[in-house]
Amino acid sequence: MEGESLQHKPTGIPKAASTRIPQFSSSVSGANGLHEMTNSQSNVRSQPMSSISAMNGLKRGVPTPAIQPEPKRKPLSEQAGEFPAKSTASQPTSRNVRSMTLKDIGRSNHTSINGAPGSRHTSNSSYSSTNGFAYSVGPCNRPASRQRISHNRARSTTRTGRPATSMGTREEGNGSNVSEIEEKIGKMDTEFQKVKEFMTMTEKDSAIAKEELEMLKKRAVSLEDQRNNLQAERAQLLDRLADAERQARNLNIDIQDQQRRHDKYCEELIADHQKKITAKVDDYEHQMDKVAKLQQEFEEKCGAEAESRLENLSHENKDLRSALERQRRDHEHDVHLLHDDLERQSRRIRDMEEKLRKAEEDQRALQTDIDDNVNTIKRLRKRAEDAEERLSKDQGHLGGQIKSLSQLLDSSSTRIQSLEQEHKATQSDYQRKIQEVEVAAQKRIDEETKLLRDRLIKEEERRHKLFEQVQELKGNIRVMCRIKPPADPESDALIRFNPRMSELDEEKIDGVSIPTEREDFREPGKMIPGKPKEFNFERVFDDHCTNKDVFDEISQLVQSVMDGKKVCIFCYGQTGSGKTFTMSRKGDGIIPRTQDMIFSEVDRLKALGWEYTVEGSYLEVYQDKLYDLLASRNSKPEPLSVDPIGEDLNIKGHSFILLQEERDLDEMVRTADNNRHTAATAMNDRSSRSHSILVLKIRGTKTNEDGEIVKTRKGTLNLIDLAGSESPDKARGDQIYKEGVEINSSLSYLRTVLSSLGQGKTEGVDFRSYTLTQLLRPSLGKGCRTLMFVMVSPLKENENETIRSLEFARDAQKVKMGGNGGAAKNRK
Ligand SMILES: Nc1ncnc2c1ncn2[C@@H]1O[C@H](COP(=O)(O)OP(=O)(O)OP(=O)(O)O)[C@@H](O)[C@H]1O
Repeated sequence: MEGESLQHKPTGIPKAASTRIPQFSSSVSGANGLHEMTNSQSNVRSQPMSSISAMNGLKRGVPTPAIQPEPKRKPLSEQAGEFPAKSTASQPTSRNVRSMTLKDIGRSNHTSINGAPGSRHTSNSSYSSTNGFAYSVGPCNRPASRQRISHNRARSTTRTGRPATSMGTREEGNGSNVSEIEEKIGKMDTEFQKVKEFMTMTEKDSAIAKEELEMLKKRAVSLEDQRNNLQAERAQLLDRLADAERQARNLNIDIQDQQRRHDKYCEELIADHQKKITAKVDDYEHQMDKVAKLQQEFEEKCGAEAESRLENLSHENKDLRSALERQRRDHEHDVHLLHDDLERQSRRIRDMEEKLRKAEEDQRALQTDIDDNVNTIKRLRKRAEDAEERLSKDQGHLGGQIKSLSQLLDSSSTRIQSLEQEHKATQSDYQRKIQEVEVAAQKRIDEETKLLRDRLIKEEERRHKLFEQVQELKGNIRVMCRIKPPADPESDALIRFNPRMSELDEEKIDGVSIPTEREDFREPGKMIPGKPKEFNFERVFDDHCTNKDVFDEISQLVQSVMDGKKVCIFCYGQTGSGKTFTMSRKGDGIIPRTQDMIFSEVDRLKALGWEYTVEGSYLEVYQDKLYDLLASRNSKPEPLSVDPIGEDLNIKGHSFILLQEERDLDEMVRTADNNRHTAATAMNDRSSRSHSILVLKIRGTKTNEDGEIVKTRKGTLNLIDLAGSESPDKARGDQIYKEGVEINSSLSYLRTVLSSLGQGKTEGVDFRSYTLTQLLRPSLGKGCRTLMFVMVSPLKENENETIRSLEFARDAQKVKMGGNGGAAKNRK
């Protein structure tokens, strides 16, 4: 036994205990594999053989080793260093263990846990043969437990001297075995937790490794791209280099060619010139010879003939010389030109040489670039290869993990798909339900809308009736007064209007009194207070009131036009008293406000099943003649005539304009204003001496669900700005006087007509005497509503005219029917 134990030298290094990774021994052989030695055993063995013999002797009855002085123990680390290399190689040391990667450890654990043949199996068999704990499964610190078991065994051997059998061990520790097992289970649990943690870490590592793999793949792709780009660049550079070389070669050949040609040309030229010069010189010499001969002959003959010939010859000679001189100069010039040419050619050659040099430099630079690029490509290729290598390594490492992760991913995808399908099904179910709810809600809304609409229609009808009653109570001819504010209240002398507050509404004025004076008959020239003149109307607008206040008061009349009534609103008063200001667009008066109201009413009533059409015309009565204010004023306008028959206003040869929206009406009013203004300028403020009438015909039809017309309404609204009512003044000229008389007549006839109507006459009232009344006939008949605004000036200087206007208004009001308030008070 001891011999065997000695063969299995323990490492002496606590194995698994030194690392957090569970370790399993792979070098335990058979049942004896558990015979690792305790420190004391080891110490015993490290003694010399004599000591061993002594120990052997102990078995034979020698005193117990306890009385033997124990040699001093070496520290474990030292002991570890003493073990033979074979032993440490067969079992991983803690250093070896640390140098393993986590993945490797994981793999080894994984294999062990799965019960693959290997270390675990061996361990298990070892355990089963020693302490019967064969069913131990899962990760656990087996070497530790094994150490402990060995230790127990060794201790029991030492203490009792009993042979160490497995049975013996079980018998000895029956009680402690349970706790030991529990302890083991506890440790196993701990180890299991550790392995679990380790698995979690491995999963994280796997995710990181996957990411790294992706990155490396991307990097490899980009490196590949770079390599391709560089290769393409290199190919381009090589092409360019080849081109440059070709060019340089061609240039060289060109230069050499040119040089050769030039040299030849120069040589030829020089030879040619040389030849010519030689010929000339020869010729010259020949001539000279001839001259000499002739000289000689002359001398010989000495005759006059000879003299003259000599002279001729000398002339010829001179000519020849000068010709020769010219030729020489020409030749010199040619030579000079040739030199220049030569110079130029040399310069060109130098340029070409320079270019060639540069081309060579470029070539060198290109070559350097190419070399650099080749090096870069090599470097990159190397890096790419390294990266590929790393990648393939990593791929190898990560393959397994990726596979399991892919499986997980697949199962997750399947789950997601099924969840999506569930979600879709739920969604369509929801949508169906929502649609059902929507349909039901819409149905209810439709029903309630119909109910509300019916109620609204009934309410509208009630309102219509009540409104009619109120209007009837107010009377058919109503009069309101407006006092214009003074332009300069500080310095203007003003009429003292004493207001009378309404009994029905204390914030409103419904009457004014104007103090009067009369001469004291006892003392002529002395003025004493007379009886104040009192005027009561439906409403008096003082100088603080605005056009809005005015319209608020009369808007119900406009409303009754929508209800099918014929309404006539006119402004009466002296020139400058504020008629146009109250009525027109300029002061944001009744006309623009009426426009707004009519078209918003058209929209409102549309919702109650009414369809309205609005037609309009803008007319002017000047000198008792009717004109269309919308007709162009470029040529003299033709007067129109009113058709005296029929309930509606019809003007011969004139048609009303269909106004589809408020903008059309606004446009029409603008045109009329412009035309009136043009006429006023051309004809000395004609606007003050003409009546302008805006006529709006408003037709409403109501249809039932079958499209049949069940109700119709025909309303007409006349908005009239009358001419100034002051007494004709002869001093202002014949024309103005004539116009004044005409205006007065038409206004007083209007009063007569109003008076007749007020007395309840419906027949026999003559409207035809004046164009104004003829025009207003359809709006002044039975059931029509008329509102007269009397505009007055606040200035003392206009007091008489103001009082006259107020009296006219009072008279008009006196004849009103069915009214109350003002008329009754005036009668008192
Ligand atoms: N309530 C008012 N507030 C402020 N200014 C007013 C008022 N009424 C009239 N005016 C001003 O008085 C001047 C004369 O008014 P407007 O032209 O309306 O008189 P009119 O009676 O129409 O005269 P005509 O008979 O000549 O047409 C205008 O400059 C106008 O702006």
